Amino acid sequence: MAAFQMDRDWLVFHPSPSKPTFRPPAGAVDAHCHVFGPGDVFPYAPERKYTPCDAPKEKLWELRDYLGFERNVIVQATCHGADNRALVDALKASKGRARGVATVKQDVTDAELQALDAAGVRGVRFNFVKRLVDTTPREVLLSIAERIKPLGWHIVIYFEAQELHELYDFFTSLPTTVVVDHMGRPDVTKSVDGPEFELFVRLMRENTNFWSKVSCPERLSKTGPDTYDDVAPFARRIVETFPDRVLWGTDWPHPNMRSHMPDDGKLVDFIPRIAPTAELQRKLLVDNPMTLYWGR
Ligand SMILES: O=C(O)/C=C(\CC(=O)C(=O)O)C(=O)O
Repeated sequence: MAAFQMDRDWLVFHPSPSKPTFRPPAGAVDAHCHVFGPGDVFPYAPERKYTPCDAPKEKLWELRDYLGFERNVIVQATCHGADNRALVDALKASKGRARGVATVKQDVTDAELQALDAAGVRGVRFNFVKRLVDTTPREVLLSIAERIKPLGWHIVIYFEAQELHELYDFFTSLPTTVVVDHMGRPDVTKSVDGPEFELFVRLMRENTNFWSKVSCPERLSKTGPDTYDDVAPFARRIVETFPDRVLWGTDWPHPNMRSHMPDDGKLVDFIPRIAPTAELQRKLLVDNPMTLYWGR
């Protein structure tokens, strides 16, 4: 019997996504995706809040090739805690075609950070989503930030829009480039020009070290699946206003989706709706992620 059973209500990634009509430009990067396990080899963390289905690196490479991408940025998910072994294994197996974002604890050693860097890690993730993690004190996060700064790494932050007021000053005190997951998870039933999203736009406008992933329409949409009409104006506004500081990713294998499992081909077909010109598409999919993750 397998060492881990996925949660009973877990939705498994799409078994046969459609072939996208949109063809990503040469060298395109899927800059937000995960590998899970396999649990028998890389056990899930004892402190995890969910147990996923295995989503091993070989499946990720298959999807990358099928969708027309060349590279991946693999982001450590909370189900693996600060045990980055599955991530590092995937990075090493990728032959330079994947970079990583790790999770580390305060007691991480310099040698461990160096080893992560050598494997292709270029950032750490701080997660503020309460259903996913227990709270880490801010002084601990700041001490990690100071440790990773000399490596030239950045910090990826994941939070929900209603938390931004409270976290704003902490975020702007971070001493590195900061990448926001999924546009800070806006409530897309509110106006794209309303005060909530305006605060996020202000964060990006006034802090030029901030970048945003314009990913996850499937998580944010209330009208989905597949067309995600309600998310498009939010993502398009961010792409058009900050074309040099945006990234895009599939979020495969779509952990904790409850409403539906997205068709990854349809997610790729969403790209021209949020980045309507070839220039915006090239920045979003090639130039920006290459600068941030393959710049050295
Ligand atoms: O994959 C994502 O980006 C979103 C997640 C999972 C996650 O971030 C994690 O477990 O670390 C979510 O909203 O449940």
